[in-house]
Amino acid sequence: MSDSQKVTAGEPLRVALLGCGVVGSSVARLLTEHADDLAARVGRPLELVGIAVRRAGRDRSDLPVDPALFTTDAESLVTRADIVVEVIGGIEPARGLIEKAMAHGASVVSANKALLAEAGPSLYASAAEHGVDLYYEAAVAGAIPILRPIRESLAGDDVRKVLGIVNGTTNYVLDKMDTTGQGFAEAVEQAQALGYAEADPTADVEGFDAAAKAAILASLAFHTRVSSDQVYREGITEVSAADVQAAREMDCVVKLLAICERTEVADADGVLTPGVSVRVHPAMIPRSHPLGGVRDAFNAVFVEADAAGELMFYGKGAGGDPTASAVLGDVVAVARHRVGGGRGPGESAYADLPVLGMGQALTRYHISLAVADRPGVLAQVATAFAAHDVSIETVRQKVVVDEEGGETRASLVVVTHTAPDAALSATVEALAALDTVHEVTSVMRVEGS
Ligand SMILES: NC(=O)c1ccc[n+]([C@@H]2O[C@H](COP(=O)([O-])OP(=O)(O)OC[C@H]3O[C@@H](n4cnc5c(N)ncnc54)[C@H](O)[C@@H]3O)[C@@H](O)[C@H]2O)c1
Ligand SMILES: N[C@@H](CCO)C(=O)O
Ligand code: NA
Repeated sequence: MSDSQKVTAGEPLRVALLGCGVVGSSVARLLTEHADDLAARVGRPLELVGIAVRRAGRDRSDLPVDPALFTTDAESLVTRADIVVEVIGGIEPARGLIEKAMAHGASVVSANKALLAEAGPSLYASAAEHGVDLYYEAAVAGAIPILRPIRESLAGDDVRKVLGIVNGTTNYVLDKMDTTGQGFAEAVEQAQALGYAEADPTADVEGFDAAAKAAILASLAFHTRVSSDQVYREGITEVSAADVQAAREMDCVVKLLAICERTEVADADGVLTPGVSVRVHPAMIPRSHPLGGVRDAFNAVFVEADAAGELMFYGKGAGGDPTASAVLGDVVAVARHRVGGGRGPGESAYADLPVLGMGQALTRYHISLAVADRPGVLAQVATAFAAHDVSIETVRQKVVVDEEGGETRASLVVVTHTAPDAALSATVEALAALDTVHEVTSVMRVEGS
């Protein structure tokens, strides 16, 4: 432990807050309002020594903090704290400030998924080098305790799979599409009007936010390193009312899922190599699945572990106070480590597993086709699946839907068994090219059954 980390008995622990937006202002208020309880839990008072803001002079009189604490000089603030809370967001200057704080002996609490998913390993290495903690429970699924359970409570078990609804905005949009029959654009407009979706909802609807969270979850769950650029990502912009209707007919819902899976891939000689599949995409899941009932903007993470079996974590993934709850939990944890001496449990990456490409992920597809209703069509469709070594689980031919140019059309719904995603997508291409397939009306991966 360096000199700067030694805390004299009875002295308050100095807390610096970087950023005073949605999360930062809740952290400042709760730290102040709950100061006595927090001191009792830590064994030492927590003293807010400064709040770094971008613009000085803004009216922040609603916050119960001394106005003299606000500063635009974050660089110097981080050098005079025992604990630095980073809730600025983005890569820079957050990264540089965290590095500087740790170099000066401060432990860091961050809610910044984008930064941790991009630069986690170098930050964890710095934390270890300087003998400090870097905790970030708020970065994934906001208030829901999920990173600590994976990192600590499940450290004796083997996590096989993590399935998460980790973006509230997209869950809200998909839920509205399900309950009202609205299309994507209409549901997003409503989410924006209600303040769930940002004016520019790209990070949410294109799955970037969920991909960052998936990278963090996979790294902790499988003791390996996964960065956001290794996560396969599809957002929800292409999810149509027809897809949602197709899911309804299967008693399923469409959810944007972050899927982290330990898997094995065979090489040309059939030798199996362990790896991880980490992906974000819309998928159908049964309404009866624990994730199927996650409504509105709620988040949930479903974990499958060898010994524990199935676990479900549910709650609010966003919002000032819920996110501040997770931040303050981390503040108390790192403060306790300070008081007790030493650092808390951190990440391990010993498993060093390769991240598999999406084509190697084992998935199942639900495919709806509008086909000509005449002899041999079903056989043609079945042949396209067989040619790609994809096994069909169920086929449903539904009522005749249309008549055009004297030809009757039928709607065919095929659900496959598990196959490599590359084989499934090639099958869809082959189906689309058949003369007898008028339209591929919906293609959706299936999870959770
Ligand atoms: N809002 C949520 O519900 C939520 C949930 C989980 C995690 N997070 C994460 O928490 C972090 C903060 O999110 P937020 O919603 O509070 O964002 P926000 O935009 O409301 O707040 C960020 C604040 O940081 C300030 N800032 C920017 N650069 C600064 C600098 N150089 N020095 C000092 N202040 C600076 C901005 O002016 C702004 O007030 C992000 O990493 C975000 O991903 C947010
Ligand atoms: N934009 C995120 C906020 C929390 O990361 C969401 O919609 O869930
Ligand atoms: Na969390």
